[in-house]
Amino acid sequence: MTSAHSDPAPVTVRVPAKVNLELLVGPLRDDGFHTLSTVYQAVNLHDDVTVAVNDEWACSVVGPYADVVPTDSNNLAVRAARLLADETAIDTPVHVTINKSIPVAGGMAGGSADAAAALVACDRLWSLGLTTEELEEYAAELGSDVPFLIRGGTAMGSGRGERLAPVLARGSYHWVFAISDIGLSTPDVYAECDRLRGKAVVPEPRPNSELMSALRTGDPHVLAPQLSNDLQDAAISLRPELGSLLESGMEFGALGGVVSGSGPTVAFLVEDVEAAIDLTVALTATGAAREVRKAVGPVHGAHVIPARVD
Ligand SMILES: C[C@@](CO)(OP(=O)(O)O)[C@H](O)COP(=O)(O)OP(=O)(O)OC[C@H]1O[C@@H](n2ccc(N)nc2=O)[C@H](O)[C@@H]1O
Ligand SMILES: Nc1ncnc2c1ncn2[C@@H]1O[C@H](COP(=O)(O)OP(=O)(O)O)[C@@H](O)[C@H]1O
Repeated sequence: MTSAHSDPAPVTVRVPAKVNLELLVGPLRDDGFHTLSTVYQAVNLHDDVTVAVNDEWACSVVGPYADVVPTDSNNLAVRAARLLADETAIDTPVHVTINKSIPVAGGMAGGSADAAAALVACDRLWSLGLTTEELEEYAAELGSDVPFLIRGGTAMGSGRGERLAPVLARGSYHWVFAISDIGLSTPDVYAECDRLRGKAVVPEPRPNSELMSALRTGDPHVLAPQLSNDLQDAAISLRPELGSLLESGMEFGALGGVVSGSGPTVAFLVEDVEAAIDLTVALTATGAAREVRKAVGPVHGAHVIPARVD
């Protein structure tokens, strides 16, 4: 990597993973997407994405998931940076480095998160001064989940998931994520959902007002029964072991459990940090998940962090 003296300093953006508290899947649209009504929550499992001026476009991935993430132009963060360069007539290639700790193909939107981070990072590196709304518009071109990873917090998604509205959520929620070895492909899970529905007429999804009320209480006991995911049956159909993993988590004291997005990660809501530690230990001992991780939500969306001094 070469860098002239006058190049701007590299920019690092921290970006969270997400869990869908509710994922209502409506009819299949003509463009191949399903109408959704979803409530996203950002949780503190993070990737860090650094962009640095470089002679050519490049990408490196480090961290425990590095082996299973593409570093070519299929990488969503690279696609995001290149899209922003094209749209704003920037001719300054960057090297994108992803420090990846969000599980890959786990239904936690890790690729979308990296795309969101790359947009925020390149906006700063290239001094574009774009508004959050402008960045979210570019984000929607990259994937349905990407705008939410810019915004963070707790928000409702409609359309194909890209149209965001704020949700009033009080308090902090403690989560335990049970992560499986081999990921599930998002299109495959939507297709399985369609297959299971057969010829049934699917109504337009409507947000559940009880979930909205529950989020205003800040009480995980009230929120837990409202967690729902229309893709859960499809994920369990493709991975039957997810059904027993959900049962185990509930037997070990979770207040609620749900497949995260298209899976196969299973998200358990627990009472507090002690309960999160207990459930993490119990689920780890079963060996039913490759990895079990605690997290808290909601947290901020993609944001610039100070440069590391190594
Ligand atoms: C299921 C969800 C729930 O939040 O998340 P993940 O589990 O992937 O993280 C999302 O809908 C995933 O969003 P994202 O990962 O951005 O998907 P996209 O790139 O937009 O779409 C990938 C593919 O998923 C299917 N898709 C996606 C969104 C949608 N509303 N309907 C769909 O049918 C389509 O087959 C599409 O070609
Ligand atoms: N930066 C990235 N991080 C993770 N996966 C990526 C990235 N760029 C492209 N991908 C591809 O996207 C697929 C879906 O990954 P991910 O976004 O982690 O899952 P999900 O859609 O289940 O939330 C991966 O299998 C991988 O091939």
